[in-house]
Amino acid sequence: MIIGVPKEIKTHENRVALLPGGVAKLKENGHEIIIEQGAGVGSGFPDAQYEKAGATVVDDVEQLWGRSDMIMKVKEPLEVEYPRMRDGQIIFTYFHFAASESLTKAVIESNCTAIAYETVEQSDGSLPLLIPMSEVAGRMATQEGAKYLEKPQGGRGILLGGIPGVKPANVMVLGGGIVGVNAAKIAAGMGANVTIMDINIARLRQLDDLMAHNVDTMFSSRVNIEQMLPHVDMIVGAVLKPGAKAPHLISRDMLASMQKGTVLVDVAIDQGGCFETSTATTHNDPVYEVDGIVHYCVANMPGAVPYTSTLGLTNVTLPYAVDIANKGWRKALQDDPELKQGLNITGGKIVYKPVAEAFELAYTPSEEVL
Ligand SMILES: NC(=O)C1=CN([C@@H]2O[C@H](COP(=O)(O)OP(=O)(O)OC[C@H]3O[C@@H](n4cnc5c(N)ncnc54)[C@H](O)[C@@H]3O)[C@@H](O)[C@H]2O)C=CC1
Ligand SMILES: CC(=O)C(=O)O
Ligand SMILES: [Mg+2]
Repeated sequence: MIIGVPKEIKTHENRVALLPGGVAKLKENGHEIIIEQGAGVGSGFPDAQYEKAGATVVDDVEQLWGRSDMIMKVKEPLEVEYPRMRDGQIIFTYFHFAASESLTKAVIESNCTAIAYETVEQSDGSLPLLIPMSEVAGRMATQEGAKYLEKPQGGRGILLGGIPGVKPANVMVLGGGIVGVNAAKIAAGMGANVTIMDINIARLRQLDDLMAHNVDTMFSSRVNIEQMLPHVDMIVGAVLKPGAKAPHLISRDMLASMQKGTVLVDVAIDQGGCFETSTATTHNDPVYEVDGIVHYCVANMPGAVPYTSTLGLTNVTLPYAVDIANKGWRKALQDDPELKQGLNITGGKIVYKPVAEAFELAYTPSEEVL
């Protein structure tokens, strides 16, 4: 099949969906690869390396979308890309549909087949195509949060680790999954007092055993969150119910009980955000303030560290891409229950329940389209 890789167009999104090594692998399997000029440059891979691996580099993005049987991307299609998606085309990328009704409707209307990285799911419930980016975003969350806690950046002016004789900062992490654990690890390493909150007691039990002495666990409930709010300096939002809109764990009225200059880093913003006052921001203008509380809500955090993120992402996406290209999407999904979980929309039908529920749209079980 013909596989097209456009350059990412989201603000400061420097990742690319395929490496020159991936091009070589797909070529070996008999496929043709078209890549947009400059697509890999931001991640350190110039066009010449793609050409050497056997890709055709083009500057006409409309032609690339028009000719490709499968589009491989990193971030969800943006509005200018909506008219490029077409009937019968496979699009393999992060979609985060529950955060955007307009994208959901555009994909339905296009009749394309949307296989979402973020909902590919293994039998133990883990999300293999989300994990590496959650590792990046979790680690970055603390780094960014620490920066915006600085007074000139609008924060409280507190050093995460404190110093001898002065107490460290208190960090609350909502959701003890991949993002949460990675955020907590870095915060604990910097010397902060960390509390991880989750609704999964088994997970909290595991974290209690594994994490450093300055990390506590607590059951996530409204009462427990409210009790903590006056004492925290930074909160990382890291909850997820796969494919669904994130629950709002902190409402606007709850901001009043927090200290001015507290920093909220809403990593879950790609699924709509877990604070009521969160609105997606970009790396150009990452923070804003509501009632004296600093909000950092960048929906493509890993895009800022593309040297790490592109390698981490393509390590895991390539084997699935090869499978889809070799077998066609239907057979690849029929053969692989993990990949089947990635199918969100095809032929105008939503086949992933949490997406249909997010917008009260009709749901068709994926078995009916496979
Ligand atoms: N903004 C960005 O650039 C990026 C955002 N993300 C997003 O970060 C979010 C978290 O991802 P992962 O850590 O990989 O998910 P995960 O599935 O590993 O962890 C989510 C955790 O949230 C917990 N949870 C669910 N409801 C909860 C509640 N009410 N209170 C407390 N905990 C609750 C779950 O039990 C689970 O342990 C996702 O929305 C993901 O898409 C991931 C990477 C980059
Ligand atoms: C998962 C996600 O939103 C990202 O890597 O940008
Ligand atoms: Mg401990």
